[in-house]
Amino acid sequence: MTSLSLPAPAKLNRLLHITGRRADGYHELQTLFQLLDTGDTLHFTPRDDGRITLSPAVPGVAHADNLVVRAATLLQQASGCRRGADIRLDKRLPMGGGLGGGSSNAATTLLGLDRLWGLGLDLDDLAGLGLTLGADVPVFVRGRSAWAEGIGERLVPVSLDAGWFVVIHPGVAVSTPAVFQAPELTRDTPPITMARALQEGPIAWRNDCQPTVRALYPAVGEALDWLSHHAPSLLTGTGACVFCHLTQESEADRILSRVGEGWQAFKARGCDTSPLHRALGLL
Ligand SMILES: C[C@@](CO)(OP(=O)(O)O)[C@H](O)COP(=O)(O)OP(=O)(O)OC[C@H]1O[C@@H](n2ccc(N)nc2=O)[C@H](O)[C@@H]1O
Ligand SMILES: Nc1ncnc2c1ncn2[C@@H]1O[C@H](COP(=O)(O)OP(=O)(O)O)[C@@H](O)[C@H]1O
Repeated sequence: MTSLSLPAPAKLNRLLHITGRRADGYHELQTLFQLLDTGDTLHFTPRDDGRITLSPAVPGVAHADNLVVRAATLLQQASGCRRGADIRLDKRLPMGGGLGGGSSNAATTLLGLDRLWGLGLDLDDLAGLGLTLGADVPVFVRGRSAWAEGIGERLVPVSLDAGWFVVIHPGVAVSTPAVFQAPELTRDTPPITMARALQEGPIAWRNDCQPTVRALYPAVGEALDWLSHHAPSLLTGTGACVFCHLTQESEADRILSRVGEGWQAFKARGCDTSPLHRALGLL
């Protein structure tokens, strides 16, 4: 195989409950991951000398820290593969936005290089490797919108009402560790069943991080207030992005046309299966 171009889609957390805290400080979650048809694109070309190159560099992220490079190196180590790759990253997703861009880049790298190098690892192996890179990587490796528990690694595929989403980035960077360290964060939401969450539907869905992020980052609250005038809106992950769900693309276009300057906004379609897995013929 000479080269491969693959999507790295975004996700939204349509519900996020924090049900507890583990001994290692990580928080136990219940969340509904919604995959989107929009995201970054990665291009992989094999090398025989074992080197991993990445261009362009992601501003503010050192080469060795980039989740693309970490995923590629991890796959080399786990498989004993001596091949390398030149990787190009077309970045469209805002960083630290709660859209899982870095995690999705890592998952696309694991699946893309597994294919390019002819390793034949299965999704269980790759999801296990992915979890060591970040809590959000396994859902992108599995490639299905999903109900998730644990720190995001126990996944059950779900079919969500796809439709359209308007996503707004209010222009501030939210620190995930800072949100999880905030003393006032709700950490004791009683666990619910997946069946109950799905039965209650979007009207009941909320994000336990939202009050804390609103308090720490007023710009996020402003975006939520503005978008909520158009449709029920929520924070995704620990932010900074906020979103609303719409059935018609024309409604999304109408809202987008009113977004003021200073906010980055886009529309995307929800999907139950990842564009990555469709491109690889896996689902
Ligand atoms: C909470 C979510 C929901 O999707 O938020 P977003 O990052 O997408 O906004 C994710 O699970 C985040 O996953 P990810 O961004 O991969 O987090 P990691 O790099 O694993 O963790 C960053 C830091 O956040 C804290 N952390 C993260 C996840 C978790 N369940 N409990 C935590 O306490 C830990 O302090 C950890 O060191
Ligand atoms: N390839 C990458 N793309 C984006 N962020 C990356 C990447 N590699 C490492 N990172 C780091 O991961 C952090 C989280 O990024 P990202 O996954 O996009 O957001 P979030 O976790 O909020 O959904 C970034 O702030 C950045 O420091």
